[in-house]
Amino acid sequence: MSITVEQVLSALKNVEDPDLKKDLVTLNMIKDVEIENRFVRFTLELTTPACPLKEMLKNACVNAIKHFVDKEAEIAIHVTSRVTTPVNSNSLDNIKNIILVSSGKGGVGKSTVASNLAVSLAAEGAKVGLIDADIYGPSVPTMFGLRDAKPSARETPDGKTRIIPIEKFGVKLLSLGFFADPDQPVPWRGPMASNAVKQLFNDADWGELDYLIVDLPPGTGDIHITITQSYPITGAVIVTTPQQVALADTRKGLAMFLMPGINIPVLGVVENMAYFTPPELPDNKYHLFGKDGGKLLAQQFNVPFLGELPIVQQVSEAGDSGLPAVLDRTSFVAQAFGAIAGRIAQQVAIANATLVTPAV
Ligand SMILES: Nc1ncnc2c1ncn2[C@@H]1O[C@H](COP(=O)(O)OP(=O)(O)OP(=O)(O)O)[C@@H](O)[C@H]1O
Repeated sequence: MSITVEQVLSALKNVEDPDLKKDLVTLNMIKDVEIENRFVRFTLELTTPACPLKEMLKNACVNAIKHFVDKEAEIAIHVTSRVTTPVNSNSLDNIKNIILVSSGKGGVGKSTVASNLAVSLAAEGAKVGLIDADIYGPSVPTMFGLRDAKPSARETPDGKTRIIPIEKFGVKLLSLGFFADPDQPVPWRGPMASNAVKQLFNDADWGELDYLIVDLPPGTGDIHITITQSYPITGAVIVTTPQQVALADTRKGLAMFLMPGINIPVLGVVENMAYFTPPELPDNKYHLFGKDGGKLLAQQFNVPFLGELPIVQQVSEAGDSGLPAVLDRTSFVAQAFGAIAGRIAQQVAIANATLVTPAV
């Protein structure tokens, strides 16, 4: 007897998304079920192309159909994704999620994390933009090999002239650094800097984006206030090193996002420069700046710990040469960045699910 669509859906009601805590059918993640005798085909629509649970969910679907319907069933699952968005109205209509990358202290690797996060998500198939809002030292032009780039402008169908972000490694980019001489310090005064940053959001032709990553200046200043008050932010990623001096500042930076007037979800903490492993002693880890500082900070604030990144010469060389480290996809460090990018995408989906009523 042929399997029916109802049997398949009823079996898949037993598969729960561990992050969203509901079954895949209720979450409307099962689409286009087709059946021919014992051959079952359907689409599994995930909340992000960078979903770290992809294989686990596919296996759980196969097991559920074999267990509840027919152990001889042949099952083909096509995986797609539709990145979710917060329900609050978005003044930047085509941008689904704005993710801030922040640090309490300078030099901890915030721009390195923001750049590699953007390239990792784009490599998974997401539509990604990156704004470098670091007025004190915009480093995205260097990290993407675009020190001399100058974005052009064009008229869009709404009759406005808009800046065209520069596209590299699958990421659409704009940096304050594109509009200043890299060798001249720019003495930004508060309102001037805030207006310049707002132009990068409002006056650019971003097109459709799943994720717009924003590399903030270190600390808690005017730019933070402007961005958090002007745009619907999905969440903030906090970058720190395990050093006590960095952690003290990071604590303040993290607490700012949680203040009642700001109230932005903290997607988690990334611990950068967590340890050093000499190439000739690959099993040794030297915790030069202390151990587990980022992890303990995440615990203290009850926010997710997104992972640790070692100190690797390849990362700083990659940053200087304009080729983000994740481009060498087989390297250990690319895998570490990729895992962190997956966890951030996962936290975005969770943050959005707490606001959205899922379609049933
Ligand atoms: N895991 C790492 N291993 C080795 N070098 C690293 C690592 N992370 C960052 N770096 C290097 O440390 C330096 C500072 O990094 P980055 O510019 O990303 O920090 P930042 O927090 O954005 O600094 P700023 O305060 O200037 O914005 C860069 O030269 C970068 O290449």
